[in-house]
Amino acid sequence: MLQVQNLTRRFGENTAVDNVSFAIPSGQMTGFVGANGAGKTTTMRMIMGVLTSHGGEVLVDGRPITADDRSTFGYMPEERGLYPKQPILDQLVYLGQLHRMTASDARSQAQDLLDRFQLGGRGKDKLESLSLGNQQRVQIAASLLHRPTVLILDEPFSGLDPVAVDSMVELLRDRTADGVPVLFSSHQLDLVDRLCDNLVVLRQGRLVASGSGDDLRAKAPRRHRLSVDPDAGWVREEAGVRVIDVAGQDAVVEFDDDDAAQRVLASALTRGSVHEFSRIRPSLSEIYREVSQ
Ligand SMILES: Nc1ncnc2c1ncn2[C@@H]1O[C@H](COP(=O)(O)OP(=O)(O)OP(=O)(O)O)[C@@H](O)[C@H]1O
Repeated sequence: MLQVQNLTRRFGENTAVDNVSFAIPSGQMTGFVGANGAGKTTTMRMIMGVLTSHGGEVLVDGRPITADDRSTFGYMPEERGLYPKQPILDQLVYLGQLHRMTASDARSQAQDLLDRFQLGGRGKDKLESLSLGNQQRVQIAASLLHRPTVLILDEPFSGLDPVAVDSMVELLRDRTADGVPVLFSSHQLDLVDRLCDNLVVLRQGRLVASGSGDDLRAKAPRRHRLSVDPDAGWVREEAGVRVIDVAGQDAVVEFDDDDAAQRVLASALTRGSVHEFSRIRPSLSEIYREVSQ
């Protein structure tokens, strides 16, 4: 388990990350979301030690992180970082050796990862000769090569086509099944919904939500869908109800409490037919939109 505790980083007058704390549990996928400039990359850089913090710390299994810990992590930085003019396989092998792999282990592991990304035949090509999406696949392979104990990935899905996204999802699921904690940032909320066990949301450098999907859903407003005959307009006049949307016979509402919900249901039944009265389970992307406004 990796923990970020009260991390803070300033750039001049701008506090880019402000007293941020959250956990990245082992064997789980944690999505890191927030608008442009919210502080995700800065936080990841502090976790990896490529940027010093102005306060707070990073803990591994409850103790302060060390350089040795970090050397076992897989990191995909925002600025990427492979050499455009070098053959792909050679540089992956070199990177593996920097992580203390033998050349033959690094070569077979790199070939395996390239195969999984449908790049098995491109090992001798220079990185720059690949399309941007394929270069991105190689960057991902580089971060996974040395069988990392923790994965910190800055927008790993950006620029990938749907097939590459699926390969990436499969690779990450393999890692979490082995107990690896994964933190990845993304603006693709559909993917965050599909993949994440946990969500961490930053807004202007501050943490506005964190936790498991179920925890966050439990804290989210309790919305219901109501479909009645005749029209649902009367629901606007009911006490303890906030109307999110009404269109003809359909309404989406938030109740203050269960009593309000039961009152509205009873009222609907006295007015006509009730076709639907159901709780809406918010998606993680809806929760994100709610807390980041
Ligand atoms: N090296 C730097 N020098 C000055 N300001 C910086 C530096 N790096 C980041 N910042 C500022 O810190 C804030 C957070 O930036 P950061 O890159 O961490 O956000 P982000 O959430 O990763 O954004 P994005 O989604 O656009 O990648 C921004 O206001 C940014 O301008």
